[in-house]
Amino acid sequence: MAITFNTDKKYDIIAIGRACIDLNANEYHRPMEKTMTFTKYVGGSPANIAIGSAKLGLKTGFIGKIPEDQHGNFIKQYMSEKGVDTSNMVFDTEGRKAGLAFTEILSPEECSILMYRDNVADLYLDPTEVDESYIKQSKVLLVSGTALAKSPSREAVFKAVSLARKNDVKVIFELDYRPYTWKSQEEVSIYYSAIAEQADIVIATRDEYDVMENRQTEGDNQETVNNLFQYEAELVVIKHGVDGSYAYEKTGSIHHGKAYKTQVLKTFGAGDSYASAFLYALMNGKDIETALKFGGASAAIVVSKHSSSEAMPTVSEIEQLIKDQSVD
Ligand SMILES: Nc1ncnc2c1ncn2[C@@H]1O[C@H](COP(=O)(O)OP(=O)(O)O)[C@@H](O)[C@H]1O
Ligand SMILES: O=C(O)C[C@@H](O)[C@H](O)C(=O)COP(=O)(O)O
Repeated sequence: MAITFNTDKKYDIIAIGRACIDLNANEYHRPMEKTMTFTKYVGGSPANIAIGSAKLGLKTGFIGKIPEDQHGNFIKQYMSEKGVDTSNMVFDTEGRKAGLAFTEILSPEECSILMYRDNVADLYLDPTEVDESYIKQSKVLLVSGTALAKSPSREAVFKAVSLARKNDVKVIFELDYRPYTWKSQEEVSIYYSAIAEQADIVIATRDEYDVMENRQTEGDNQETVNNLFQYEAELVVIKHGVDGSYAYEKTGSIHHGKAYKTQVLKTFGAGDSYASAFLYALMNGKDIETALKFGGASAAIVVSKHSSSEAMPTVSEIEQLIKDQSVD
């Protein structure tokens, strides 16, 4: 089955959350201590998803707070050049900074991210900076879970979600769990659950659902989806890394999407590229099986490249990879 969206809207996706800086190690296969040079990219999961979606041709906008400095200017200019509407990205006037994510590429399987997110501008997005007249123009509001980590960004997201529901805008919740900034798993669980209960589509890894469910051991996919289907969700996506992903429909249908073979350079960027291509396919009326292929192929392309945002693929690159590996 395909998911339907309100067609009478100017934007396809408006994302809310952080737009930051990634500093990706230029020297591979060595620890951070021995990494001397980095390349700068725009980063932050929802910004990556917005950029990836815009590159695929979706009409995309962004709500977020960025620093009023050279990094903020870079972020805004880059996103705008990539086709993201930045009219609702506000500058922080209190001297707060951009979040930085330094990446360590130890091996294709072992990558980690060292985040610097103290006093970051994005977590100071205020509810008064969330504009109903903007949100109501979109088919989808894409919420990043990290924006729930602290007030006032947390309240800004709650406001955005309630405005989306009021104005027939589908809410897509990407759990995007980053331990940094949260006080405890209990706290994450409370706020993630509150937004997941209002979301039409929920996307996350199995590990992230375990955090949302406040579990210490791995939970069961069917139990997770049964719980979410008691609320607003019509589609729940559970990602399992190299084992691919599953999409569960409220109707009871279950679909599996495979991971594509690729020359892996680093593991990060998979989730964001997956989300942008999965959503692109859904919003273009493709069925869920096809959307899973788009997500998996897009992720395979990005993990073979150096960045997350700049490496986002085009539709024809994704279609080519799907075609090349269609018999496997
Ligand atoms: N090493 C890999 N090679 C190919 N595809 C991958 C790889 N890792 C992840 N993917 C693809 O990206 C999707 C999302 O990855 P996953 O690791 O589950 O999420 P996240 O990056 O959000 O933690 C997977 O379902 C899979 O299709
Ligand atoms: O989300 C961040 O703040 C860091 C990202 O920009 C970084 O590129 C990354 O970790 C992406 O990984 P993913 O969320 O697994 O796609």
